[in-house]
Amino acid sequence: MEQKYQFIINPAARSGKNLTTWHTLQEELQKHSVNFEQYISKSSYEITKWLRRFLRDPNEVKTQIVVLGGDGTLNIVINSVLQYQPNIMRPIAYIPAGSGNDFARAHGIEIDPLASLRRILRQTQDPQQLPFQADIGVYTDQRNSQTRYFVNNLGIGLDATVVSLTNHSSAKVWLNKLGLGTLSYGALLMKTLSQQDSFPVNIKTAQGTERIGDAYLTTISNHPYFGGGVNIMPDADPYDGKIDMILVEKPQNQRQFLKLIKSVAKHNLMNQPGVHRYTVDRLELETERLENGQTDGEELGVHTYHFVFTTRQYDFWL
Ligand SMILES: Nc1ncnc2c1ncn2[C@@H]1O[C@H](COP(=O)(O)OP(=O)(O)OP(=O)(O)O)[C@@H](O)[C@H]1O
Repeated sequence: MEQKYQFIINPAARSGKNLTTWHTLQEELQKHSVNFEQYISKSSYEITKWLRRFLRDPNEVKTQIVVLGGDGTLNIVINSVLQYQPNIMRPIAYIPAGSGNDFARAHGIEIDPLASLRRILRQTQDPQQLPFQADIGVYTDQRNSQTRYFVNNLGIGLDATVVSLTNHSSAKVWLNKLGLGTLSYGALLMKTLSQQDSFPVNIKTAQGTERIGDAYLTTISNHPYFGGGVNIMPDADPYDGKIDMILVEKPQNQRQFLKLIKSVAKHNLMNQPGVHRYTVDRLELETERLENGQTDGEELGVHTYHFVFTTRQYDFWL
């Protein structure tokens, strides 16, 4: 039977440039008489609502979902699919078209939507091809037992403050114009330095329990990249079934801060004093003070957090 495709397009991705990309892909699909439908989202909440109906439709069981957007859009789709069909593995095809594109970078996919589309059509129409399996992060809130997922990372502290600052300013638009992901822009980091406080974190792994009094940046991740291309954990493996975390204590002065930034550029942040690095099967993390949180570039809000992190595999066409 002819394969049908359902495209989910976030028009807001890449500061609103994603619809132009979609028009190019649409022409390609029409040229090759591909059986497809489009859903252009109105908000992230609407994507979840729309997917709920779509996943219940018996006529769409074999339809291939294709996501066209950034890391945030992929996050929303995976969370919705796993919320409504937790026991079914429904492979997701993903065409990266965001501003940061850390998921694509971690899996070595070039940002060329037309090339991605052609590859996905080829793969999904070849019965010999199997989807690509990658780790996604799983986190369960210990206060309400709710489980959610991330494709890149979850951060508490500095990176989340940067996400919040950029989302609430015009910075994201001009950073995109310059072709820069949020955290790759040093000036914004320097501005955040003055606003980000340090905070205590309790960590529990199979190796024991630890309390770090002055955490500054806490990022739990599947792979090396965050913030739109910053290679913060070069040794994190997105296929090892383990969860990675880096915790950086607050630098005492600007000189120390600049030294840390330099070490990121040299890919040896984890060897600096005051930097803690974990690669484990399970990690429990609790904070006591109100802090910004982010996951895959989406704000979690300002809260105290108590999460248990693990990973699971998910099937992708990339
Ligand atoms: N119509 C819409 N549909 C879906 N999401 C929308 C819409 N309008 C605004 N958004 C917002 O778009 C953001 C998701 O964008 P996404 O992360 O996919 O792109 P990006 O930020 O350009 O890329 P990246 O995360 O890779 O940097 C969410 O914050 C979501 O709230």
